[in-house]
Amino acid sequence: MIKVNDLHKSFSGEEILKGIDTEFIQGKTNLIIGQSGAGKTVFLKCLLGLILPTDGTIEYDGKAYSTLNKEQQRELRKKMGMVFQGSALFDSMSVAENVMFPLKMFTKQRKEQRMERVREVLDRVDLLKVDNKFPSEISGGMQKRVAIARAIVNKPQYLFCDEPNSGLDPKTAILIDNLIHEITKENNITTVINTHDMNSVLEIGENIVFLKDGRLEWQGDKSIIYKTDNESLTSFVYSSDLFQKVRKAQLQGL
Ligand SMILES: Nc1ncnc2c1ncn2[C@@H]1O[C@H](COP(=O)(O)OP(=O)(O)OP(=O)(O)O)[C@@H](O)[C@H]1O
Repeated sequence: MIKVNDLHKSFSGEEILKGIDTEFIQGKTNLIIGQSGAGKTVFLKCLLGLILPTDGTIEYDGKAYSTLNKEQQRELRKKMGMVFQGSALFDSMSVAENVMFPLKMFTKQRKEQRMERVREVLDRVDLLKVDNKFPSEISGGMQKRVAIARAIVNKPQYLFCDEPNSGLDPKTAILIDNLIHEITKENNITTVINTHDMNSVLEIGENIVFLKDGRLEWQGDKSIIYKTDNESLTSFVYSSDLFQKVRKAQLQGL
């Protein structure tokens, strides 16, 4: 679990995050949603320890990042996996080499051990057959699956995904969502996903954090998001026709 207490972040005196209190639950897909500029990426970067908050604390299973020394921060980072927007694979490395990269960086495992773990995760994301291919030789959906395999190869306790669906067709996007959801359950990971995708909200929104202008405006799961009368949230989600239809059907008990 990740607990966020009164989190503030300013850049050059401009406050972007304005006192966020929330929790991201272990074993669930936690989604951060909100309009462009609401502060989602800044929030995700704070959670990853890539930028330091101006004020407030972030606790990872009871340990506040700000109280950790450099070595403990490094240890914590080893427990984090990240799926970057656009996958961010190394073009000059094969699929298997991409997935092996964190093992080389963070572990002292022998080559055979690393190879075995790489094969295990590639099998999990159904990509064993393309292990020798390069990113340019596989589809965008496959590239995302490689990015997920790379993010989980080190058995992370926390998994962060920045717009994992961007650039994918709706069907592939749902497959990727479901894969992240399944992996979260199988490994009891605290997963936090920054997304614009309303389909993701409907599919895997187990704990949804809605940010507006750097503040937490609403929090709940997909089953109650339909019924909310929070105006900011409904005007945000109503931009999707599909979501409008689903909400209407839900409210009518269909
Ligand atoms: N390093 C920085 N220095 C100054 N301002 C920043 C920095 N990073 C982000 N901001 C500002 O913080 C605000 C929130 O940005 P952020 O990228 O978190 O929004 P977002 O909700 O992720 O938007 P989007 O959905 O478009 O990615 C923006 O006004 C942005 O210009």
